[in-house]
Amino acid sequence: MNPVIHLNDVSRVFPADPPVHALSKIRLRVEQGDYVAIVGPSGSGKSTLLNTLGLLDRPTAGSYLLDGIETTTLKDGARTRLRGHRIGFVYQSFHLLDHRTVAENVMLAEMYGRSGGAGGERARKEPPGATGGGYGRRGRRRRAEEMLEKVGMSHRVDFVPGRLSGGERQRVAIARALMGGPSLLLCDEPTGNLDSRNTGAVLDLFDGLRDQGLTLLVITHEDAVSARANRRVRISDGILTEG
Ligand SMILES: Nc1ncnc2c1ncn2[C@@H]1O[C@H](COP(=O)(O)OP(=O)(O)OP(=O)(O)O)[C@@H](O)[C@H]1O
Repeated sequence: MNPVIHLNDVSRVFPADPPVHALSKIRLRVEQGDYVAIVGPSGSGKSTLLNTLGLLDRPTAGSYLLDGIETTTLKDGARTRLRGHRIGFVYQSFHLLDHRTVAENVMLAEMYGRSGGAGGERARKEPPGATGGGYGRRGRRRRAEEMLEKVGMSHRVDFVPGRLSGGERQRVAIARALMGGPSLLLCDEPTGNLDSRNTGAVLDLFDGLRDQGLTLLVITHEDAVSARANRRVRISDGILTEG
């Protein structure tokens, strides 16, 4: 079976004077069901790596195979479709719409390229339905309810986010990220706004998703989060090391 992620000598240089080598010849293989914690100091390249893996940014050199598909040579439309079908995003600050119910927020995943919300500038600018959602409104509602059940939020479908705890909001954001049926969940400090009890609930949920075959990559500076991962990679000045 193909690895979910296969990076071979991936580099990302931002044009500046002098140029910024945000990622330098990264090699990484991630198998289905892996839970990889990404740690590293501020400015070390973690977000650049996550944006690259999420097809929100392109490497300047190297190869990135996602589920066996070479992504670096794909046109924008094909990358958007691939992202919509295979990748979910979870962020520290939930990105839920205050005036929409929980169910509506989850249903809105498709409006954001089925990528789980505000997945970067390019994802946000895509027109609704750009990824060929394929569900009617009733179907989307049913699917949203299924995803909310998965994350233990069935009892809150008609609440607005303002009435939920932080941990509940993050579980709703995770349900939204699952709408497109991704194989890979990319998370940027997913427990950064949560207390230890809510952090535990989100980590239990991650364990359950992993048991169902989902692959998780999580940027975190919290030991409680990286301790639950089966692999830990560290980035320092754009260079990745494992262990
Ligand atoms: N668009 C850009 N143009 C130029 N330099 C950039 C750009 N984006 C990021 N960088 C630089 O690339 C390096 C890596 O940035 P990145 O955001 O990936 O770090 P990070 O590890 O996620 O940091 P933090 O933990 O503070 O969020 C930094 O030195 C940053 O200043």
